[in-house]
Amino acid sequence: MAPHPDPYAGDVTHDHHIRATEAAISPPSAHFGEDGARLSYGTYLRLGQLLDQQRLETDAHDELLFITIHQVYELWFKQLLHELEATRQAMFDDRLWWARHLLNRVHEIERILIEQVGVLETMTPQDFLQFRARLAPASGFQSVQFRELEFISGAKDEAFLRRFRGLTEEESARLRRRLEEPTLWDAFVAVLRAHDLAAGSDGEVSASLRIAAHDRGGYGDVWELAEALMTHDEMAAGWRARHVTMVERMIGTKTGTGGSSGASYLRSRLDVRYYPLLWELRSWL
Ligand code: HEM
Ligand SMILES: N[C@@H](CC(=O)c1ccccc1NC=O)C(=O)O
Repeated sequence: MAPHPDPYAGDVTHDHHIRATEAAISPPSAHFGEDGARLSYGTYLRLGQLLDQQRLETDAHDELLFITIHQVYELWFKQLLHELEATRQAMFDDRLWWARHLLNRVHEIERILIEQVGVLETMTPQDFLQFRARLAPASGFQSVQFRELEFISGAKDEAFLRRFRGLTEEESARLRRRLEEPTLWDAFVAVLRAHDLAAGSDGEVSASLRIAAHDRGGYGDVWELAEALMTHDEMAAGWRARHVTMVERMIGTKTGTGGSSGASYLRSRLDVRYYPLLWELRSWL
């Protein structure tokens, strides 16, 4: 007798095509992997826990979408932090192909983060208002991982640490650590030095960038890396712009649940750039 009865087994048929289809959808009969950790799809991915984390505050239909979207963002934020930490290390180790490879992945994830806004925009403002009041004072402003991404990318701002309300000890320790750590820009400056390009001041860095830009035969790797950082910066700017137009569509000029002026606060953040010297370079090429 087979040790595991086949749950997909149906009536016996002699039709070749149907049997071929059944074979295609039957679970593998070999015991591949079963002697290991005895994982299944659900236990490996911890779906019991994951799918139990959507707790609605109201019975508004769209609240599930709102929670799901934010949880998906936070999962991608976690992945981005993982990739950016490794990118930073790759730059310090002068493994530029690996840094570029990881940044390509970062860009693709960021593309999804921007596109995902459209899914939330299928919610109408009046449907959002059915549960919006219950969210205050919670707000995306309190996303620790979002701020970690800004800090590691290069836009460190200690003021956020003070303006955060309701941070756990662990969360504020994480943010403080990010403020102390080198940024991707620090790692890029180390790359310039490793390639014998002067990088002692902003002026020297700018001059070195021009040298790399005009000698791609000699500095192709450095130039491509600078471009990949530029794309990361541009994607972040793209997300901020997409977020604020969604906010205007949803709540107009209302103040935010986080206590800010709302869209006008967000508009004041649109000029944030991680790598201003890379943007400036364009004017001098
Ligand atoms: C109905 C949809 C949304 C509305 C109306 C909205 C509104 C706002 C507002 C008004 C702020 C300013 C802070 C405040 O006073 O609350 C804010 C900040 C923020 N939101 Fe959203 N938001 C929405 C969806 C999202 C989503 C899906 C995310 C993804 C994680 C997100 C992430 C953030 C972040 C990170 C900030 C802080 C931005 C910064 O300080 O530069 N928001 N949002
Ligand atoms: N700040 C938004 C509410 C909001 O979007 C939100 C609320 C709780 C958790 C995350 C949120 N997303 C982004 O701010 C508002 O003022 O309508």
